[in-house]
Amino acid sequence: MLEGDSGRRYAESLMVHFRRVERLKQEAVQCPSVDLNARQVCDLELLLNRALYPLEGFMGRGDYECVLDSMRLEEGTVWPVPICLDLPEAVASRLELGGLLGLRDPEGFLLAILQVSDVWAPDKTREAEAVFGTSDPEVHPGVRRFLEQTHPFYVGGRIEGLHLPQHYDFSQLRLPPSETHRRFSQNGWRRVIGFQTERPLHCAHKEMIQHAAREVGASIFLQPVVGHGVWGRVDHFTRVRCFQEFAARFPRNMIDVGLLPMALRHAGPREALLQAIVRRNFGCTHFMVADDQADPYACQNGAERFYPQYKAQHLVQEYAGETGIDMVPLKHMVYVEDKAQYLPQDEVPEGMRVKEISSRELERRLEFDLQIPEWFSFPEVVRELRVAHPPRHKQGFTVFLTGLSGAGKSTLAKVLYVRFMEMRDRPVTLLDGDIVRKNLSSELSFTREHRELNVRRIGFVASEITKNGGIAVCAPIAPYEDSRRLNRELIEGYGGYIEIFMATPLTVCEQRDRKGLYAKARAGVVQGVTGIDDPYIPPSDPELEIDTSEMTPTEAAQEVLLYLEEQGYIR
Ligand SMILES: Nc1ncnc2c1ncn2[C@@H]1O[C@H](COP(=O)(O)OS(=O)(=O)O)[C@@H](OP(=O)(O)O)[C@H]1O
Ligand SMILES: Nc1ncnc2c1ncn2[C@@H]1O[C@H](COP(=O)(O)OP(=O)(O)O)[C@@H](O)[C@H]1O
Repeated sequence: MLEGDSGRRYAESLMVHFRRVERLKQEAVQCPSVDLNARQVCDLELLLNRALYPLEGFMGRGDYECVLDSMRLEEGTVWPVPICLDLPEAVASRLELGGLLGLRDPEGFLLAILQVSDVWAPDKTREAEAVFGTSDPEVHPGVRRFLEQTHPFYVGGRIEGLHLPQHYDFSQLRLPPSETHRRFSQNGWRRVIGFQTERPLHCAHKEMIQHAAREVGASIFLQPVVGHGVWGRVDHFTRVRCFQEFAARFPRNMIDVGLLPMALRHAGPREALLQAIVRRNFGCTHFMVADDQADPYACQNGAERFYPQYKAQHLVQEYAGETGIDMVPLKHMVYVEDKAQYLPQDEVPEGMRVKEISSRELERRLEFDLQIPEWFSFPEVVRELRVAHPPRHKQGFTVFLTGLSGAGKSTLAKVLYVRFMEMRDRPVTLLDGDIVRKNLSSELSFTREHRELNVRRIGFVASEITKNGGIAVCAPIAPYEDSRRLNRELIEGYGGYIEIFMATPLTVCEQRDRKGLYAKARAGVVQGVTGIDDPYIPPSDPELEIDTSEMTPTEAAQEVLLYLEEQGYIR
């Protein structure tokens, strides 16, 4: 670490001098390179700007093993979470120890050069057990993402930075550690308390943060995470605008806001400790920690947490002497109606009435255009949320019909299309299985891989339509749960997603046999027909289930419309 201008200590970035940039660029021509994904770019940026000090590159195998076993780097420094670069076998097999690897952004722009010190195939189950406390993807969504989305090989080595990742959004809030150190010193902030958040903040948070800051006599560095893995329905731009409005509610010179491009893992206590170390590197002296910090279920009201309550706080506290940053516990605040003020939950006088609005209830009020009281949030924050989160009847949505050939998908989709067009309030697009197969997916066959790809393509188009406030009516067979789940996850981020299982039995579909497909399958002329010699996995939790054996298309459409009306999507 280097000495800053007023006694604060910070490390110099890993960016090289511009003359060396040219040399490295020339060397990169000869060496293999890899286009990083969004998660990896986040890690790289924090390595380059030294938010992950003392790391000087992606971890090698020695550090990796030590971190898993004892939460320390080989040389002894406390470090809770591996920071490794994962690669597919095709790239890993081309690397030589001591050789160079170019690290590019997703568009191929060269950001850094890594000198390869280690390449290995990690035991991901062991890593998940050590870092997350489980390797079961069913009980921990962070583990699921880790197991599904990390490549099988790791490469470690020191890095030299040529260019920092480009951010065109909110550039005035992109503060690297060198800049926060400078600002804190300039403002005369001896004590700075860091606060990490992913979600928009309201009145209770202001009270909570102010309460914590007062306890230690510190100024506040509000550092929302805007990197990879942020969950929730509020889009990036709205969230940041909400944070700006929120910060404007504090006394001047008491708060500063900076965005942190960090890849979230939701690894509970270990991740909380990493967050604390990062804040130390930004110049904070204290860090606020919730009793469920970095828990994968932390933001879900009512959901049971994965990690034991307070474990994150205890771990950050336990290592405070070594990390050099103190833990300040966050107190849950509630609005005490009889006093017209917020109090920590455990300090509410007996018998007093308290009020709270859960995040699910807030979402419901936004969805249905209902009142949000001023004791709960600031009008400026609510205004931002309402712009981004129009009531359901103004949102886009996708109706996704899935079922066997002949189940009635296309017919129902056509009736719905007409009904929505008659309403004339949103643009409507019909993505029928046959039409998509002719245009978007003309080169695809009916293998599992191609069917999944076809369904994902439909999901992507539907998500764009939904994002822009339109109605997408999709009608593919979509026989597999995986692609349907991924579509749901994607589209629910933008608006409504209504999955309708067309549960018409095979016998009825076969009798209808509009296209003669079943006859051909039975005669052995065509192979791999869904329902005959190819699987159809029924949805496990569809919004609606419709069996068209004993109802007309108009009646089926009416069922869907009644559901949409009840849910507030149409009126
Ligand atoms: N082997 C096989 N299995 C199933 N279906 C077949 C097959 N070969 C051709 N067809 C015709 O293609 C239509 C289904 O295409 P989809 O794109 O909806 O299928 S999938 O979602 O990709 O599984 C489907 O149309 P619908 O009857 O409208 O469902 C079939 O007529
Ligand atoms: N309630 C209903 N909804 C949809 N289709 C029905 C219904 N009742 C009978 N049908 C008939 O069933 C057939 C379904 O064919 P289609 O809509 O092309 O199915 P898919 O798109 O699922 O292959 C059509 O001939 C349609 O007229």
